[in-house]
Amino acid sequence: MKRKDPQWPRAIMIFSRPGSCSSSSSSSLARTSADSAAAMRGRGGRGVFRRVGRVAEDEAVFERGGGGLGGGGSESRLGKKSSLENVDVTATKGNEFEDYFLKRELLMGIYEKGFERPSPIQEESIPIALTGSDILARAKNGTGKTAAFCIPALEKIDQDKNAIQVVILVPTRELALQTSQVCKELGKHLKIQVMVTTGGTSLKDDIMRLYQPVHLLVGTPGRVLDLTKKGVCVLKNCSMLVMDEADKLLSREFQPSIEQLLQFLPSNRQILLFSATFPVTVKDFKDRYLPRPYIINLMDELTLKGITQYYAFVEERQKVHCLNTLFSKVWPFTVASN
Ligand SMILES: Nc1ncnc2c1ncn2[C@@H]1O[C@H](COP(=O)(O)OP(=O)(O)OP(=O)(O)O)[C@@H](O)[C@H]1O
Repeated sequence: MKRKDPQWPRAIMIFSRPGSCSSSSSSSLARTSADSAAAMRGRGGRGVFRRVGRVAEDEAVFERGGGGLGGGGSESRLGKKSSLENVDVTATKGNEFEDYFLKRELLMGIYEKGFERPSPIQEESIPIALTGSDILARAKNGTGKTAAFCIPALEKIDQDKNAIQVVILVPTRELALQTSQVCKELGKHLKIQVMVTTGGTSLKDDIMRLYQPVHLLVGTPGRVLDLTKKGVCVLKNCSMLVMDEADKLLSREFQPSIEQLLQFLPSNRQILLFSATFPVTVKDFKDRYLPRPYIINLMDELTLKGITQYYAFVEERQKVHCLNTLFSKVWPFTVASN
């Protein structure tokens, strides 16, 4: 589904990799997955998309389809392709947040955040997560994954019970802060206590904080495990474990901590696994810990529709020259340089 529109491309990435340079940067320019950009802004929300997308090097087996809510990608559900080309966020089934019988306070938070209707990934995940099933979800970055797991997490927490009931694991401190912020905003009218804990910050402060009520813990695997092993973070009442950016969480760096952490959770815990890519490590983890997950796959390509990506492999020192050449030849576009 490549656009022929002469206005494209919209995004260019320049990678430098040892041993993969080419003598001519322009001739090494290649096209990656295609299509469109933009936003849920157009559908009423105040969504601002942060990332253009990622190039997966080790994309692996993902069994498409799955459970019964429509299974296929957004295009197949649309039947006819939207002329707006941003079906990643607009191709909904027409559900409303009210359809999920959420707490009134949670609905207020959702609407105050500017979300009018659930995005496709939210439509697929929220009702299933509310039933208690494990989920393995694949959707592009910027399509509303965060709210897709925060909303059911907030809904399921009993705020009168002083216990950690949900843990959201993420690979970085930045993402932990962003995610906890989303939880706090959506749960603004609830009395749910959200705590962030990540490596590189004071362990003592986190220990002190855990003496206060915490219902929802967002953190990086190593630190959460550390606190759990010390006995200050008690996970015996944690009935939901969310893993965002699961592809990164299941890298060699984090996987051992996650597997140890799972031992501290009750056996009937629910696992929600979200990722834009599904390398073999994710499949292995799924086979071992999520025997019969509900599978949601809303993507064939990594890039949001509307964005055309090109990439060029150049040596580090060629980057600026390459960028300069591209600036003078291609218009209009955005440049991301790694
Ligand atoms: N239902 C909705 N209606 C309008 N805007 C929304 C909705 N859901 C999410 N958004 C907004 O869309 C933007 C992207 O959402 P979000 O960051 O959750 O996507 P994501 O898939 O988690 O992306 P990433 O993986 O890059 O973090 C955010 O600004 C968010 O506030």
